[in-house]
Amino acid sequence: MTHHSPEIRVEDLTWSAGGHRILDRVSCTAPAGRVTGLIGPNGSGKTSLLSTIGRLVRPDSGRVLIGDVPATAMHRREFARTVALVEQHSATELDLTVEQIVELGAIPHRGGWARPSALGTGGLVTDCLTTAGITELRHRLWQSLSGGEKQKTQLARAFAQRPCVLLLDEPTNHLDVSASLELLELILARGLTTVAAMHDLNLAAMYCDHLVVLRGGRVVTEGPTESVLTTELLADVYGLDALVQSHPRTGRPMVVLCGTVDATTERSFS
Ligand SMILES: Nc1ncnc2c1ncn2[C@@H]1O[C@H](COP(=O)(O)OP(=O)(O)OP(=O)(O)O)[C@@H](O)[C@H]1O
Repeated sequence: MTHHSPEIRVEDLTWSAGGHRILDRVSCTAPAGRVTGLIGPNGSGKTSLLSTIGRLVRPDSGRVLIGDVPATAMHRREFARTVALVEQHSATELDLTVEQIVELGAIPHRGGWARPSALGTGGLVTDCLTTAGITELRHRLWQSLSGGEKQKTQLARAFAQRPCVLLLDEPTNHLDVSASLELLELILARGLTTVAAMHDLNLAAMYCDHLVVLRGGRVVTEGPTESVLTTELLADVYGLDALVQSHPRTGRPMVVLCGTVDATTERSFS
């Protein structure tokens, strides 16, 4: 695997679970070194798609290419050196400190699957803690962290994997507004091929170059953010009455919510 950040291509991916087809012939791309936002309503398949790309689940058919290499052809350790996944509910029952959790991320780069305590606390861990802005949490126990602190710890662990590809499931879920912006700026600055499931459409508009829109396990559309994010799409996929305008300072798309399509229609008749 090359060390630059490769393009990801998902080809005709189908995955079923519990007797349901969760992903239905999904094909999409995530451009190299760019941030791709995965958007769509609750239950549309965002987490399932990230889990399939991240090899947490095995698809029924179809494939994922990391660069030119099928993900399934990569050895487990090589895959872990290439792709880091931060799940929405990343949790550990273990009584580990923040520092030990971040050290876990470095395991794929060590000679063996050593215990965290045997890995030492090299510069890499310090760098990752600093980058994620959590050096002061270094010795805190995971169980004692707030939701946002846990999120940043998991991101620091992902950085310690030194991946070329970052898969993030709602990375700003527990973060306040400025922490959300800081985290996304941090991710953007890494220049990694990133795929992030996102609920906040304005954060997606601000930080994603490319959007993939899912509904009912299928891709509705994909493309550059400014082409994909339209009033029509938001009405169709989310049932939203919204304006999509050009941000007066950045020129990027900006979503101004007016309500749901149903509520607006009702109001106009009353
Ligand atoms: N292991 C499973 N067994 C059965 N159904 C599943 C399984 N995993 C996911 N699903 C179903 O697949 C659909 C897609 O779920 P997924 O979590 O991928 O959606 P999502 O877009 O990430 O949702 P959200 O925005 O609510 O996080 C949902 O209806 C969910 O209930």
